[in-house]
Amino acid sequence: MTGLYTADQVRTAEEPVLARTPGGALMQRAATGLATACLRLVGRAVGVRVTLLVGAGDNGGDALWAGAALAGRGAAVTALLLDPGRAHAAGLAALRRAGGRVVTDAAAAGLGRADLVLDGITGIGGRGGLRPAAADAVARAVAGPGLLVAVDVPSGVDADTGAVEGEAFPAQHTVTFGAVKVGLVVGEGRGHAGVVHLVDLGLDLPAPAARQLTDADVAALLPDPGAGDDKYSQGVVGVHAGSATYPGAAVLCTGAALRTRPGLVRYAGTAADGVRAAWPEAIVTDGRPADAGRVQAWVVGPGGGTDDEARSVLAEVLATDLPVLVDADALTLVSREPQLVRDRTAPTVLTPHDREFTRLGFDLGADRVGAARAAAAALGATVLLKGDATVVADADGTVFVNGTGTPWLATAGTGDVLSGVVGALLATGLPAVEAAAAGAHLHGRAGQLAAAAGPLIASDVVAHLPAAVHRLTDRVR
Ligand SMILES: NC(=O)C1=CN([C@@H]2O[C@H](COP(=O)(O)OP(=O)(O)OC[C@H]3O[C@@H](n4cnc5c(N)ncnc54)[C@H](O)[C@@H]3O)[C@@H](O)[C@H]2O)[C@@H](O)CC1
Ligand SMILES: [K+]
Repeated sequence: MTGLYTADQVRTAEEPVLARTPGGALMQRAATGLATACLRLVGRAVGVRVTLLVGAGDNGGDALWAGAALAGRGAAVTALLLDPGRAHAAGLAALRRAGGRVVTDAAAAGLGRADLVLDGITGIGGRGGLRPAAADAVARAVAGPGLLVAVDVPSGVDADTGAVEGEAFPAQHTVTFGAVKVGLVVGEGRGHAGVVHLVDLGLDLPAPAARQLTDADVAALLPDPGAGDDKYSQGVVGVHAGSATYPGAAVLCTGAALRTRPGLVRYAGTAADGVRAAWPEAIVTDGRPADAGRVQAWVVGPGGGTDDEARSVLAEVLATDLPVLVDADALTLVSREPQLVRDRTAPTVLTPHDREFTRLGFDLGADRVGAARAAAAALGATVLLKGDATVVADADGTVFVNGTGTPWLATAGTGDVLSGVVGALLATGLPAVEAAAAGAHLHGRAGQLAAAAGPLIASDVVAHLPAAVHRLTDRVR
């Protein structure tokens, strides 16, 4: 599990270390870690051309000290001071001592031929997007050949939310200090941070603001069936989705549930013929959910319509004391009658995309973690807000940010697949927030495996779920 932290949490955790260590010691740890990471990334120091983009605060200090270390090992280092009067004095002196060049004109900073560019414009103290001089330097860096490495946080990215107002540094790698900041893995920040490397500063950190599951975490939540298990004991999931005219959502959702946890899937609805033809393993009825037989969790909504019949099915399922995943058309119905969810005591997972989220009546600004958390608290439910980095928030404030996936997953039907995956995990008895977060992780991994063969369609994601489970658990089933 990776803990994700806010800038304030990191600053608070730094205070006792700053108080008990000599001045500058923490920055030395940060800069040494940064220089080491850069050496690993470029492979050598001698003759490597490095440009430092240096802002007015300690983030620039980190870049200057790391630049001094690289210069000391034979790199040709140029520092571009964006706010010359306020550059970190000790770092600047160290760079000069090590033989680095210092310039104030972006055209003279060697960005057109740099091997490595370090972005030390702003870190956790940055506010708003890049200012014009910084934006000009960053544009030159992007146009040049150098590897783009952000120091602590890509400048212009809000460390807490991932929001980008205007422009930000599009890093290929981010070397971050003390703790991974929330803004590096969510929203626009995720795309700007590239690969995140953590330099341990030995901070005593509090409970994280949010979390990210690893493959090992998800494997631990998906135990192999034991010798005593039968088709019922692995969790039976019920699916109500699709329609006679549009059976696709039902087929994808049922297939995903089967491929995630192939104990037993019961389907109820008017797409029965289509589901029967695609998945002979499912137990199918064209009746109502109550006709389906016993299940441990329900998935309701994908392709199910929003008419009176769909509303009555949703109300029937939500009136049970079972975990329920509410998706797609059923979210539209909930937006009309949120008390259907609010009145429940059993777990409910809602899986909106952005438009469905706002339709539910919640503001969706650039702070996706905050928005999902607020919606979960208001509804007393688990909210899985889909996106490039899917956010899962529980009513108690627990948040997971998903780290897997591929842009290729932005295609029709993958949401139906996700619902089936999470539904299957809910039926195993996992707490709703864990089922949702693990399901998002697994769905993302299946998407990555499918995309390795080229552009994917939703059925490919279903087909790759067993391999994704196998990869996570590294065991043959
Ligand atoms: N506190 C510490 O002891 C440590 C801090 N470290 C580094 O220090 C950073 C935080 O340093 P600071 O608090 O000095 O803040 P930053 O260096 O992140 O930025 C603050 C400075 O940038 C200016 N600024 C804010 N927004 C700007 C924008 N959009 N464009 C241009 N300039 C802008 C501010 O006026 C201020 O002078 C961390 O991100 C990390 O890199 C590390 O060295 C580890 C130790
Ligand atoms: K930075």
